[in-house]
Amino acid sequence: MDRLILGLYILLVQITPLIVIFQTQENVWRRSRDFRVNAKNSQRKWGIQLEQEGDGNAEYVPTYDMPQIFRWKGYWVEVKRSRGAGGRQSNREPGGQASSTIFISIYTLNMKVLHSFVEETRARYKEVSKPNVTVHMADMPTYGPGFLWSQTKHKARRPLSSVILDEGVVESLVKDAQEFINTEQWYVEAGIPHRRGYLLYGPPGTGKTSTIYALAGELGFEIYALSLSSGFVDDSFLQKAASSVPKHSILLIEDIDCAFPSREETDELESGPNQPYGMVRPGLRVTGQRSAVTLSGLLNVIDGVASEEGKLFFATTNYLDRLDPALLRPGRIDMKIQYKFSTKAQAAALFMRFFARDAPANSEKNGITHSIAHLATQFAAHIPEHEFSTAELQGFLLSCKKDPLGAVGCAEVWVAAELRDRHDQKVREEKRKVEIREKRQDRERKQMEGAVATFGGIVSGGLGKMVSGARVGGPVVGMPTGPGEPPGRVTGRSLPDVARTPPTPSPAYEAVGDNEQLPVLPLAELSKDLVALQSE
Ligand SMILES: Nc1ncnc2c1ncn2[C@@H]1O[C@H](COP(=O)(O)OP(=O)(O)OP(=O)(O)O)[C@@H](O)[C@H]1O
Repeated sequence: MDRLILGLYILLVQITPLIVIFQTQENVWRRSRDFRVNAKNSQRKWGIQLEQEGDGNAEYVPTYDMPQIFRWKGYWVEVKRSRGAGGRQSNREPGGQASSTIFISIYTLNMKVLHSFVEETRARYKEVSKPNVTVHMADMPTYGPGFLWSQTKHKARRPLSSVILDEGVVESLVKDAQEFINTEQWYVEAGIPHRRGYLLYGPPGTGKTSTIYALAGELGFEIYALSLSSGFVDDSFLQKAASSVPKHSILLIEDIDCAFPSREETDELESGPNQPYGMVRPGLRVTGQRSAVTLSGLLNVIDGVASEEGKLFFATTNYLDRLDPALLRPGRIDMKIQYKFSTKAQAAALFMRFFARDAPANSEKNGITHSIAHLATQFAAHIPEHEFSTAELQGFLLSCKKDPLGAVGCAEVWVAAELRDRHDQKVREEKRKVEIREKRQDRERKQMEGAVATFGGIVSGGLGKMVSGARVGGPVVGMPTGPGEPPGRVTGRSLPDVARTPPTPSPAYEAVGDNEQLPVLPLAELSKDLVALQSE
């Protein structure tokens, strides 16, 4: 009998979960005789669960290298899991488990049997995954084929209706994406690269990521997400990660602005890692590092991703104006969606989402009956337009999730307290900015003085007439430096003298106001003077 052996080395990332789910459904693990016992890992959805006493903190997982043999449609199938892939023992597979290669052997002369086995495992995997959205994340610096996406999470699929945006926004996005997917042939025939890029921008907590997750659930796509604010993501990592994303998936690049830090951010990072009041502001990297991804690296990846068929590219940012226009041109970003702080209508819709589901249609207190819809309107009346993110409102509603009347009753006080907090924070923020600016100016002034002192030293050494520490703009420009000193003579004062006596400002310095930038030293002028003096 022939034995077909397929080493699924290359397809490891995609296919391991398929086989594992298949084996779990077929109860193959139950027939295992060799186990590893681990402390329970909540991410693992397989292994043997013992229905007996104990706290369930141990899991029994079939060992590596011991074949699992079972019958499938009359064929004997042997599945063997080997630790590591191609000798890379240290890599991790999706879900944070140690990586492994799965070998499948089917005892048959017919290759199609193997194919239909793989297809069946795939179909079962899809079925099992339906209620979830699979999100692969590159949040660790791992390299090698298939291992860039170091974590896989299965998030409960989110209905589109649970994302509360202005009317028609979600619908138009879904329609656009679906049309794109269904018109691949049209793109090919028209000679246009089959590509679609979306940019979702706006303040934090307004629903950008939620929209992408909901869309992925609707399309049945998996998400491959990475953030440019991760310190280890550089051009090469980004390129490899993006090109390993399979067709019919979403590549999501979060915080895309992080490749282009603002001047203010640079100042903050230069002024030290301490954030006052223990706060970390969104969009700032606490590592104090600038993203290692360059604009050209990013553009190459977007163009590359786009040219590979059937993938959707999504980018999110809190700061649209930091992005380079090259990034935003059509063909790279085809659709931009702005997210804003919540409107009253959104606040009311969120209230309904919280309370209309499991609360009775009416909520009774003090003998007064209120319809939930009416309460939602009352709640929204307390919420100022475009002040709070939906996430903030959600946070407040969570604090009274079983009490719609309480939510309405406390909303006004909550809003007032939040606005007061914000005002205080703004004042502190302004103060901090002033301090940062002053520090920078101080630093620049010191640098300038240092440069001037050094130059003065060099000058004096060259002439043999000036002592170290003589100041440009004082004695050198030919002004009388003391009683009895004729103008046009270079005199030197010792450093302590200089320290005690402020230098006489030259006209160049006098022209500079306190807050203005110091001028570039008139070096050309100065050297002319010096040459003239030397030849005297
Ligand atoms: N428009 C919205 N509709 C429904 N829920 C929302 C909305 N906006 C935010 N939320 C809720 O707030 C939380 C954060 O939302 P989400 O991560 O989508 O925001 P974001 O805009 O992507 O934020 P960030 O820019 O910080 O990544 C989620 O729990 C989500 O359910």
